[in-house]
Formats: sequence, structure tokens, C-alpha cells
Amino acid sequence: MRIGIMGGTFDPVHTGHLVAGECARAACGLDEVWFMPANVPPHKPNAPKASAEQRWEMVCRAVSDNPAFRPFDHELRKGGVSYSVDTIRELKARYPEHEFHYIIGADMVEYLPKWREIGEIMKMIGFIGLQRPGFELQPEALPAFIRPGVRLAPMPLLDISSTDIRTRRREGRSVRYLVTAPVHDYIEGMGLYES
Ligand SMILES: Nc1ncnc2c1ncn2[C@@H]1O[C@H](COP(=O)(O)OP(=O)(O)OP(=O)(O)O)[C@@H](O)[C@H]1O
Ligand SMILES: O=C(O)c1ccc[n+]([C@@H]2O[C@H](COP(=O)([O-])O)[C@@H](O)[C@H]2O)c1
Repeated sequence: MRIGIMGGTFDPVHTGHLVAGECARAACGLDEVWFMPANVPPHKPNAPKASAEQRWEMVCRAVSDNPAFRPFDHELRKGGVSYSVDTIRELKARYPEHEFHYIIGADMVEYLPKWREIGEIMKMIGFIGLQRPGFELQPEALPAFIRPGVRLAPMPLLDISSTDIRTRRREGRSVRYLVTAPVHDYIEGMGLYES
């Protein structure tokens, strides 16, 4: 099968992530998209606000109504810092029958040259890049060894981020519809991201 890996901190998972996964699936003929929360994201200076268990629960709730979406706990189970080079190596060894593609938003496309062992990663997997407000998708600006490995998929610009959702919650503002209803219920029920 053709599998899209949607990796993220998902603190919390939001509608932008789901639309990105769906647009990548449709544009690139993916059979499934696996939503994989990072245990410790490699490049974020601050630890996630929600626990690994809470981020996992939100991802499970967010994808539960879509048969083509799956929550995938590989990096949470493994623990430690979630370097993609290790994850991709492990996935290819564990699932030789699948063809993997890595789905990322425009901010991560810009950041790709800084990923650990990016040269090795580009030999193992292709990326699907999606537009995101505030970031230019400029494949021509990427180093020559990365450029051919990044395919762009169209997506309506959605100015939604986990940071904004956490800020809204801290300020007592609504996040309804920025996250799915089951995720919204969970955030409210647990009092997540309140001041
Ligand atoms: N609105 C969006 N449109 C397109 N891609 C997105 C969007 N939000 C996140 N992504 C992509 O989803 C992946 C996971 O993102 P992440 O979990 O860090 O969410 P985030 O909203 O960027 O979080 P934060 O605001 O906490 O940094 C990344 O590849 C990111 O580029
Ligand atoms: O391996 C790396 O060096 C690396 C650097 C930055 C991001 N990533 C991965 O990219 C995905 C999106 O990251 P984030 O932090 O925006 O949620 C997530 O799966 C990260 O583990 C990976």
C-alpha cells in the first residue's frame, strides 16, 4: 500500500492537520495516512504542553471517523527524541510491503535541510509538501539533493496552528471548529491549555 506518514507534535491535533492529510491522500493516491505523534519533537525548544497520552488520545479521536486515517504510535512507544531518520529506517524495515511518503506543511519544507541526516532521509523516502499561510512553498530554494524528492499537493490555505489554539484556550476564547468535535470535547473535559 501507499502510506502517507503525517508526523507532528499534535499539541493539539487540529483541522489543518486533517485537511493536509486528506489533500495529500487525494493528490498522491495514498491508500492510508498514518498520524504519528512525536514523543519528543527534535526541533522544538519547549516540551509539549499536553502529555504524550493526551496528545495520543486527541489524535485517536481526530481520525476515528475516517477509514483511510490511522493513529500510529511508533514514536510514542519508542520514547526519546523522535528523529525522523530513525523512524523512517524502522518503518521501512518493519513494513517492507508498503511504500511510504512523508507529509509536511510549508514551514517544515523550509526546515527540511536542517533535519538530522537529511541526505540519508532523501535516499529513503519522498515528501509531500502542503501550503501553509505565512510560509512560501519554494522548491527552487531547496538544495538540489532535496528538491526532486519533494512533491507539492494543493491545499486551501488554513491559518490554524496548535500555538494559536493553545493561546485561545489560555485567553478563554473558543477553539470550536478549529479542532474536531471529539477533540474539542476532550480539551474542554480535561481543561487542557487553560491558564
Ligand atoms: N494549517 C496547516 N496547514 C498545513 N500544514 C500544517 C498546518 N498546521 C500544521 N501543519 C503541518 O503539520 C505537521 C505537524 O505540525 P505541528 O503538530 O507542529 O502543528 P503546528 O500547528 O505547526 O504546531 P505549533 O503551532 O505548536 O508549532 C507539520 O508538518 C506542519 O507543517
Ligand atoms: O528528524 C529531524 O531532524 C526532524 C526535525 C524537525 C521535524 N521533524 C519531524 O517533522 C514532523 C513535524 O514536526 P513538528 O515539530 O512540526 O510537529 C514530526 O514528525 C517531526 O518529528 C524531524
